[in-house]
Amino acid sequence: MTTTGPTLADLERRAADRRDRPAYGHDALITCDRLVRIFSTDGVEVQALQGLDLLVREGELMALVGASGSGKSTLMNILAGLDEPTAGAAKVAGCDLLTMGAKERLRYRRDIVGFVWQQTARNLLPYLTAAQNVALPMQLRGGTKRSHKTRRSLELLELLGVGDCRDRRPQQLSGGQQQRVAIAVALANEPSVLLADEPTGELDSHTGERIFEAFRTANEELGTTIVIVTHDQAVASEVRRTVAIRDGRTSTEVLRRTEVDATTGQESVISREYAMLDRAGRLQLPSDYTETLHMRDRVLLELEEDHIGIWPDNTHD
Ligand SMILES: Nc1ncnc2c1ncn2[C@@H]1O[C@H](COP(=O)(O)OP(=O)(O)OP(=O)(O)O)[C@@H](O)[C@H]1O
Repeated sequence: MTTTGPTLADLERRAADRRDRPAYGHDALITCDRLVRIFSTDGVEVQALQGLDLLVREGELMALVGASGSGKSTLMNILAGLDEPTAGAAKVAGCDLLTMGAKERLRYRRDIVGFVWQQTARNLLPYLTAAQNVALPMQLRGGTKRSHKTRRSLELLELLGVGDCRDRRPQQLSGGQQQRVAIAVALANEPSVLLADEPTGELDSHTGERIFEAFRTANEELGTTIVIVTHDQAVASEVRRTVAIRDGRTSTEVLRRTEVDATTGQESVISREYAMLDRAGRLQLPSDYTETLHMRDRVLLELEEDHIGIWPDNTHD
């Protein structure tokens, strides 16, 4: 049997298609492209991020999940401008996180990103009231009238359901109230992106739900793009998109959408799991899938008309 390869015209067309294709992440607010972070301690290297790809669109509210040590905090620290990647590319709202100088980095941390930490006490200054804590980032930026700062602080506290806590210091607030004030602080300078690392980690599940509602309010009312790292299954299943990180790379992604039954009118949430195919064609299969089918080392592949079949390798030669 003779097979004919692609003609010169085919090759030229493919090359032109590749050239005309928009650049990776051209329409995303956050773009991580093959991001690498290597830590060296006492001559031992740890690859915390091993070529991580992630795109987040403007206006998204999404969650990042993953086992301990998978690289979530490393990624958040890079996106927050607190740490620098070893290689790859990372851009947030047009700012290049690899090439930023010290001055730009300061401006980035003050104006472009807001951050909420897990430790409630780390988010607020203990000797300032809730309203003063929220006004502080605006004071540090400067250029805003005192009356505007006061008004915005109170509006944010009201929006997040803690308007009545305005004159209290952090130790006079519950953990949940402190986190909602912390969200207001992070939103004070109208950041493009709000990053939160385990914001409900120190709270009980009911309080955690209310904190999540506060993030949702910020996302819907102010249009802020929000990325939340969480172990909390309830939070992870409340967002439309949950991205899993495994061994320093994004592995799978769950997308949820609401469907309305045409006859009964009943709403239900449909979730589907996706795997990430990187630009080299690499695909990471979920370990529970591969373990169930005893897949290891080598798998059998077949290209079908509309899908690719993957089977365990049963040849034993
Ligand atoms: N400053 C550092 N120096 C050396 N190694 C580090 C440093 N920070 C993180 N690591 C290592 O990088 C890997 C990823 O850590 P990271 O904190 O990002 O994981 P994580 O997914 O946030 O975990 P957790 O859920 O436990 O917070 C781990 O092996 C960790 O030990």
